[in-house]
Amino acid sequence: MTEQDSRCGVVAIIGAPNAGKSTLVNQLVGQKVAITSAKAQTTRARMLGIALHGNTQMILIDTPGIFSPRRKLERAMVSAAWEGTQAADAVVLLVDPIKQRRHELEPLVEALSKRPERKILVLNKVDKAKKEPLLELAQELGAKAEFSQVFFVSALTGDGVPEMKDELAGMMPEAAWMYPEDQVSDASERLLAAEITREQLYRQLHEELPYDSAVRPESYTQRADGSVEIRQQIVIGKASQKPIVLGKGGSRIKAIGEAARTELAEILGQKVHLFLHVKVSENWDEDREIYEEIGLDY
Ligand SMILES: Nc1nc2c(ncn2[C@@H]2O[C@H](COP(=O)(O)OP(=O)(O)OP(=O)(O)O)[C@@H](O)[C@H]2O)c(=O)[nH]1
Repeated sequence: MTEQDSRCGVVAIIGAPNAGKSTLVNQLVGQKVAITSAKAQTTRARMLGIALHGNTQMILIDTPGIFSPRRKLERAMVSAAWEGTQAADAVVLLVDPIKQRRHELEPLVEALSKRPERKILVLNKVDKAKKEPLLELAQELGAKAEFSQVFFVSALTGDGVPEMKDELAGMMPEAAWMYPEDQVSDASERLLAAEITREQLYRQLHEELPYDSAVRPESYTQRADGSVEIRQQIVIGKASQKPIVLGKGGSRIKAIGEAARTELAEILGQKVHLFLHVKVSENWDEDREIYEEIGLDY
């Protein structure tokens, strides 16, 4: 496609943890690229999805949560999130109208109102939200920052998403595509693989899993027989947490690895050999190397 008849640009999606950013990115791309989980703050790395719409390519930046940073890890997430909006051709402010506390939203909308990028306001989870408070919230936020459009969507069911995608595509500048058509995600496969294991950790350990855990990609090797060998390290903060992750006779980690392997094989379309091991590393969230591996600036 030539530059004359194609469009290409960057869309930054910002919003509170659990607003539904990952779910929305998956809808826009049409394939699972970002990990959804009911637990807040799961998107640590900045995952990139690529959505296509006619002759338009949209590079989606799925930014980590940018609310009330307390620890170093959270502060790094905030700066990554704002950095993400700098090169954007459009900014989507995604709001969960049911759970979002308004006083937390105000500083963000204020910061946004000072930014030059074109913005759209997207109120998510309309499948669950009541209509009246929804309209009220849209009006209230619209008065605080200039949004070129407001959309009411359900990222879960896809309701309202095509209209929103249409509008976003129109906001992209005329330019040649940055990525080949078949490349739906720029997130490296090894990072995606680590995210999938981390999602299984959350799913299978629920409340037992401490927040200060991470999955580090160690190696990703294509084997001659067409399969892929993936090695990952599960990093935890305290030795006392190790038996929780391992389970009785190693049963828990085996189940986590099995579920992650099955999902990965499906996404990658090839046979996967997944090797997990647990490493105890106190204060890992102050460790520069781990930040770089999971895609954040230290
Ligand atoms: N009912 C309903 N639930 C939704 C909708 N969109 C997302 N969710 C749910 O909200 C939760 C959070 O969604 P995510 O997509 O993981 O949210 P996120 O904003 O990426 O969260 P972080 O990774 O913490 O930044 C998940 O349980 C989703 O299934 C929606 O439109 N309707």
